[in-house]
Amino acid sequence: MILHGHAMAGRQPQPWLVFLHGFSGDNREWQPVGATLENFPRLYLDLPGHGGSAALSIASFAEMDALLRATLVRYNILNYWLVGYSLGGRIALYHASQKPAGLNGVIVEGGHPGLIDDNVRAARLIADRQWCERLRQQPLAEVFDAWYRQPVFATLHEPQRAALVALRSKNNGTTLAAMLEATSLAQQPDLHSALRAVPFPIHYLYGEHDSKFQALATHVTRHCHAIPAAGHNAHRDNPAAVASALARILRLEIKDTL
Ligand SMILES: C=C(O[C@H]1C=C[C@H](C(=O)CCC(=O)O)[C@@H](C(=O)O)[C@@H]1O)C(=O)O
Repeated sequence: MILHGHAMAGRQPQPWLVFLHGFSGDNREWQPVGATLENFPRLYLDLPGHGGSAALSIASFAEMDALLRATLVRYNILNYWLVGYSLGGRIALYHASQKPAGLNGVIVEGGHPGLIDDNVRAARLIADRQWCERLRQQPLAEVFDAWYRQPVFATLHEPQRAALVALRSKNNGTTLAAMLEATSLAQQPDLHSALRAVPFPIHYLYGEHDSKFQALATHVTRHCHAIPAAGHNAHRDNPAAVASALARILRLEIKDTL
């Protein structure tokens, strides 16, 4: 069993770029940005419960990581960078904390390194389980209209919010709920200390209007990059700026990259 993905060959012998979307997204999410990095082989994955992996489910971060590793093996990906947005960023950070062979680096956009306070974790578990119940019981258009009115999405204008609600409503509420249950921030280990010990670079992108994740960025790494004119979903709000940030980071970190 492996994750569904969309692979694109690179023009040069470079490390693979493996892209992980956020909650309720799919493998298409990163493709406009990834297409600007055509020198690199790219793999755009669908997370469990999403897109072409909708029928797949996992019960923990450890199971998610095992499934990601099995997928990399199946694609014969031996040297790679992970690029993850939000939930995908959290999964990338968990993978990085395991210090897997072959991981050259991680680029996270708006990913949380984990909760420290037990009371905050308990409250988050209650809140995410309420979202799970709504995803299972209510029309997705209603759920995502509420989802994109959360503070972290406050920068969205109505047309942007409406477009996201329409896009995200083309999901399966039951399988989304199972993934949120398993990979809720409340279920994620606190990765702060593990991430300080990794031998490879971690870069952190955040939308300049995403104050919550701007504040978290320096908890993850000193390599932090503000994306102008963007909120939480920076690659959707300003794909050109995210594409140039990725190109800049990869040029900096990978010698002889044109
Ligand atoms: C509301 C918060 O957390 C959720 C928001 C972002 C994450 C995500 O992947 C959303 C993708 C999107 O809708 O564009 C999601 C996650 O990491 O699972 C969080 O549950 C918050 O304030 O932290």
